Amino acid sequence: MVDRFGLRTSGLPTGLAVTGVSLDSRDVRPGDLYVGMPGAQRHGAEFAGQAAASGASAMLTDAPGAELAAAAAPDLPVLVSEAHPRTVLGDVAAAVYGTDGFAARIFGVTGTNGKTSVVYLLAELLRAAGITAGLSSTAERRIGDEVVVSNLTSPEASELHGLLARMAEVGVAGVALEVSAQAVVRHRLDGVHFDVVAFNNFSQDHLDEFGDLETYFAAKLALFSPEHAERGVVVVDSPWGQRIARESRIPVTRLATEYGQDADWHLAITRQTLDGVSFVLQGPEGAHFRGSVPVFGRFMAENAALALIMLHEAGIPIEQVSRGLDHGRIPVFIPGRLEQITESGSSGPRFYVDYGHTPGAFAAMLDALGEVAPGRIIFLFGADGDRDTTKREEMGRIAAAGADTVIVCDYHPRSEPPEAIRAQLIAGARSARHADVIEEGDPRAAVRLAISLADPGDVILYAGPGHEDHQEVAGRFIPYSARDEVRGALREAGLLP
Ligand SMILES: CC(=O)N[C@H]1[C@@H](OP(=O)(O)OP(=O)(O)OC[C@H]2O[C@@H](n3ccc(=O)[nH]c3=O)[C@H](O)[C@@H]2O)O[C@H](CO)[C@@H](O)[C@@H]1O[C@H](C)C(=O)N[C@@H](C)C(=O)N[C@H](CCC(=O)O)C(=O)O
Ligand SMILES: Nc1ncnc2c1ncn2[C@@H]1O[C@H](COP(=O)(O)OP(=O)(O)OP(=O)(O)O)[C@@H](O)[C@H]1O
Repeated sequence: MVDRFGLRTSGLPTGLAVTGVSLDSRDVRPGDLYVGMPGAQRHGAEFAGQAAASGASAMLTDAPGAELAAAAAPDLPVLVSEAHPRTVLGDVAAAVYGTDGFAARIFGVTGTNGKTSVVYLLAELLRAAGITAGLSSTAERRIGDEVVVSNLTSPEASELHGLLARMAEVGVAGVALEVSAQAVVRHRLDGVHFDVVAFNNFSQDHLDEFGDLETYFAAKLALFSPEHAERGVVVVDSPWGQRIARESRIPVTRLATEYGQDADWHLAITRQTLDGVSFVLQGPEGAHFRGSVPVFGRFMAENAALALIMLHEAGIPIEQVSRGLDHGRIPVFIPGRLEQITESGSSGPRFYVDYGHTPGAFAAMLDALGEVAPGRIIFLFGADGDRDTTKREEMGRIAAAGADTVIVCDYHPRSEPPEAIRAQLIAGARSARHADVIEEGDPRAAVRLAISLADPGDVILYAGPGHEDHQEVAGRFIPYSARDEVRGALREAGLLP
């Protein structure tokens, strides 16, 4: 490994065995290679002593890290990378876990909104095609039927290769991975070669991290290169998608949902209700799919079409997928994404919990609801503290333009004063002059308020918390599950058994 990855060593015993790779001293298991990574807050090598005490067999770090380790854990063998350790971590982890020989088809999904949804649809379609699936998303990771909790959207390379190794053990033959822009620029995908990558849409997010849209976009575009992937699928409805198709360095196939748009595949919506969307997808050489997804919104049909084309491009024909489905119905459940908490047949209002937290997601959901909601739309939301602050007014404006009533509550204020975040959302909402705008900081009270305002036929949409199980307030993680809270409040109101 030392020669292969151009590392320097100090005190490396011959025949050293490494059985795993860990980036966090608190997670080290006996036999692991601990990676002492320079971070934004600390240098990981400061924790070499803890890693050694937990049984690390060696540490990989940079030159300053080697000096720190000499003081913290003088007996721990050290491998030194001249470049940032991130640049070798993926390939090192692939070698340690043996994932460089993993024969599964690997799919990667990037874009601003809908990545998790496409990943779940891919896994469902792989199952329909008779292929054991694994997935990694913001909501959770799945190794066949086993569910693992997610922290990051795209795991660090050490965790990713560990995950792939476990997938290989249980016979996973198709893997769907959500790819964040942060993962691309931080080398979290290194050592993985995608069979097919996809781009669905692009809009404002993460400007706290990337500074401007162009830099954020460049991170997404970088996935469409031979270093990362064989081929790509791109939704070309927007100028951003058209740019990916033009500037991609790998062959791409194009999907359009707009009538008359130049593309290889075309999607047409045939029916929409609150219970789902039906569609027809047509591609080259007579490729054809007619089916439905049990979640409302044109964009869900688009997500499903993208997943179908990705499989098709990987040599899993649409006919093979269709054979495993009942009349084209894709029975997908996406945790915390437009998840209905009420029961479909009931006569009261409907309540949905969602993870959308960008202006683009708000617009897509509210446009979709506007087409299918029988009654009024009550929209409940907040915004992240310590993250892209420039999107807040736009979120408020879009919410109030698309809903009849908006209730602004707290999400993850983090270190910011919650009332200041709310004030920005409310300023945006008031500028739209369409909806009634109500401020109720406490999310538990806001949920109950929304239910009290709703009549049968109305739809309440609570955007932000999705599948999450906590609120982050001033450095503390406070247990809070919106799904459980809503369930409890609906029971109190006699709207759920
Ligand atoms: C900005 C960012 O990406 N930060 C990541 C970075 O943190 P950092 O540089 O601050 O790390 P640090 O605290 O200085 O620690 C340095 C090193 O010491 C290690 N350490 C630290 C303390 C200790 O006791 N022991 C120990 O070993 C840490 O594991 C780390 O390797 O390295 C950490 C370890 O891998 C990551 O967990 C952390 O992600 C944080 C949690 C994060 O929020 N990342 C976000 C921005 C992110 O990546 N988001 C994307 C997209 C989400 C979306 O689409 O909405 C994602 O893919 O999740
Ligand atoms: N194709 C789409 N276009 C626009 N909005 C979408 C699309 N698909 C889903 N959404 C909206 O965005 C919300 C978040 O979806 P999802 O979690 O799948 O996105 P994501 O890209 O994984 O987000 P994140 O990166 O924050 O995890 C959905 O619940 C829905 O409101």
